[in-house]
Amino acid sequence: MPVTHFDVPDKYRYQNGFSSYHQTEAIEGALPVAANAPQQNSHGLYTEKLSGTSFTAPRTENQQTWLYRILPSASHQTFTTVPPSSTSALDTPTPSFHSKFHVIPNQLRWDPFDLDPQVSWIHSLHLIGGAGDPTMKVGLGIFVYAAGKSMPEKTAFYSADGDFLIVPQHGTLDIQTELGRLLVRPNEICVIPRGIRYRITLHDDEAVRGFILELYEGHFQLPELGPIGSNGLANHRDFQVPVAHFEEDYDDTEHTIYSKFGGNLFSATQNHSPFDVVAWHGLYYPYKYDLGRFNTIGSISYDHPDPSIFTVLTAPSRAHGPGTAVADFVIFPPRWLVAENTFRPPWYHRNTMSEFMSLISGTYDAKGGGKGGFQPAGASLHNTMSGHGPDMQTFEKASTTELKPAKVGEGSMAFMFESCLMMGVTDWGLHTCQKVQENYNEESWKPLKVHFKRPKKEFVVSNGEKEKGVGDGKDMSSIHDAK
Ligand SMILES: O=C(O)Cc1cc(O)ccc1O
Ligand SMILES: [Fe+2]
Repeated sequence: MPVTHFDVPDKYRYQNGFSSYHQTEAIEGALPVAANAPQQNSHGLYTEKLSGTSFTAPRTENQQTWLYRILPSASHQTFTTVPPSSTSALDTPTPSFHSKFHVIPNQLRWDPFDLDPQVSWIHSLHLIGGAGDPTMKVGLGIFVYAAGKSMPEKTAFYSADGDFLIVPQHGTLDIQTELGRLLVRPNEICVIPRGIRYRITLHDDEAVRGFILELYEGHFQLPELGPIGSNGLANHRDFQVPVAHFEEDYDDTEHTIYSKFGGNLFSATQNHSPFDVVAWHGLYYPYKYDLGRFNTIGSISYDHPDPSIFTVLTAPSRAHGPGTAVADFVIFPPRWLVAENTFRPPWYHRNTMSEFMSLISGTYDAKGGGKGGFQPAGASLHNTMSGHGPDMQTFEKASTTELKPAKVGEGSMAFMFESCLMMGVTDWGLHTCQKVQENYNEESWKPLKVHFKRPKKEFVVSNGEKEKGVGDGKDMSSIHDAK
């Protein structure tokens, strides 16, 4: 059920279209006509170009935006590092955005991450894991955020390290960006591309929590549709892009810009608001999408299809070749399962890709919820070639249940950050957060029963011959259970 059917306050106005060329002006006539950088702009605005790809990237991939603003973003004091234990304007210790990774094959599952009333956006970010290196523009980082305060007035944040794909799980994010305002609720997502400054306030003072995939290389695009045809999954027109909105604040008050740069936090002051863009046009902008608008496709005959049919956004890997993603954002929305003679939950599997999953709400059809299970605001990581699949109870039920058409996931939304890279886990993610479930594997898969039955008298072996008297029809499960 889409959330954006509900009233959207007038303050938030959007233009529609993924990867469309958009243009917007908060004052009529602020955009130059038939020029990007005229000698003088109307209304005395400065021109600034914001590039999200190299100048010479192919047209199909090129992303840049022209900004017409009161003062250019170059006008600021020196950036200095925010020391690790400082009590800055934000009044909490500086977060660490990078860390040594523990790269381990164990399946991991986390209890729900706590809300944190003490911190605002920047200090609420905890790197759980990832792969690669932002300074090399390779890989991705996965964060949880949990904040109980709005960012202080006259502060802004940007990441030079990558694009933030933000998945709210609790509470609504009110995001003022250089390019306009976005209201992003649970069951919606947004992407804030590298470099774009923003300030997050809590909507109705409610605490917020969710997950972030920071993409260090390239940008997200819609997946190919292949034989599905020209529509389906996430449709272009359902992506929403803010219209220009600016504030006039260029007296002597101090504004602080926080920069996530190479995994460290820096700050600089300036005497004008960064939110002074009166008009812009281009292809590089923040956007949001309501997951309730996803057009879910599935099997109407037999078998459980690959979850790639649930891909909302994908970021292709250059190094790993066609069809391979540094990051896929995949969702498991409510849907009808009708496949006949089929084990309907995910099969047991080991993948070359690694899978970080979480739940926004409800339950996930491959795993039990409840305490100690896979719960909203919790997470799991199934790394490269680490076996996983339904837990014992799910297997027993799904392999014996009557296969009537059934709606799964009503009121639920699970999602997956999938990557072709092996994912590491930070010290925070493995130890400090104290959310790792010690017995995840033991509880999920050790209880699996042996259902194997030896054939009774004779059976055909692979060369076509019959072998006699080997089997005794014994149900092997009793032997396994006795161990
Ligand atoms: O592991 C998971 O739960 C995610 C997943 C779902 C699915 O339907 C098929 C494969 C897969 O990895
Ligand atoms: Fe999986």
